[in-house]
Amino acid sequence: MAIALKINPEEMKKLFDDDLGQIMRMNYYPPCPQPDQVIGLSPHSDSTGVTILLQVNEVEGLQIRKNGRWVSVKPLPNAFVVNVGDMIEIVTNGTYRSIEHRGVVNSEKERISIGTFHNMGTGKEVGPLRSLVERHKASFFRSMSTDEYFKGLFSRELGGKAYLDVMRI
Ligand SMILES: O=C(O)CCC(=O)C(=O)O
Ligand SMILES: [Fe+2]
Repeated sequence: MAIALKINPEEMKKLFDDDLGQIMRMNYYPPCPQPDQVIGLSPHSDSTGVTILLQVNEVEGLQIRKNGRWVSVKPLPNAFVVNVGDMIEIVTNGTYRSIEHRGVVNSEKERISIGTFHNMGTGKEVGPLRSLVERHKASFFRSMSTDEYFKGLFSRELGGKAYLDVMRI
């Protein structure tokens, strides 16, 4: 990403260095004969940096919002889905957009997914990279400590990409 953005990779690397907070979540969606009547995983964007997701038993259920429509991400055997999270949108000053997505349940089959979320560790600052602010001549997001960022996040309900609007200037 740093190379594509033509910035010094060190600038990005030092945010996501060895002490990054890595979280793993396993999601289990039991089957439901009326899938449209239940909530699987509410629409959200991952608040983290990059997410690596495995659709374990290759049952469809992950959907992304594209041009206002929900589009299914079909599981590919032995393949990961890589999602851009809010931290990357903020750090890149809006160049890489985080993706809104949700998990829906299947009428017949159970579904299992495992996500690995790569965060900036504690003691870092979540905010647009200085080189990109200079290039864009504007900072589109405010900056705050990772602690403050997560405190704000966990005091809210999961709701689309709404937390990014809190960060937006
Ligand atoms: O079950 C899925 O495919 C999506 C999981 C997800 O979005 C998450 O755990 O944040
Ligand atoms: Fe997610």
